[in-house]
Amino acid sequence: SDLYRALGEKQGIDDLMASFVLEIAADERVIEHFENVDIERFHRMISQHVCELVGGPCVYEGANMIEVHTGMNITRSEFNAIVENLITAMEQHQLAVSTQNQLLAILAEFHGEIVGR
Ligand code: HEM
Repeated sequence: SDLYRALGEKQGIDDLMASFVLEIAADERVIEHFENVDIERFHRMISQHVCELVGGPCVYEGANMIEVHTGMNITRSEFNAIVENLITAMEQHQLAVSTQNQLLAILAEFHGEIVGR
């Protein structure tokens, strides 16, 4: 897809998600949720998921979004903090604003599967 190409394909997405993970790890608003997380797996899974969601050739092999986030009691403001972390990462990678907005729109749809569970 055009969005997959605009993100730099598999390598671009892996690199973008690495920056995203670093932003999360430095964010005291959300870090408590990630204290016992296998960050290497999280990076691999989020990259694979994004690659599939944007129309790339990947197949997401991770857990269902509702199941994995249930019991975390993720708030709207924590969700928004994660979105901010992604925007920061996308800015670092100098992605066009239209590309950023397309990815944000796709991820925003997961709000209901993640917040308040
Ligand atoms: C658009 C929003 C989000 C997406 C697309 C997303 C996606 C994912 C994916 C793909 C995984 C990996 C699942 C696996 O390992 O099989 C995951 C795990 C996780 N997510 Fe999210 N997530 C989102 C928002 C959030 C938010 C807002 C938080 C907390 C503030 C959060 C906390 C976690 C944690 C802690 C894990 C690791 C669970 C574990 O390994 O035990 N996520 N998420």
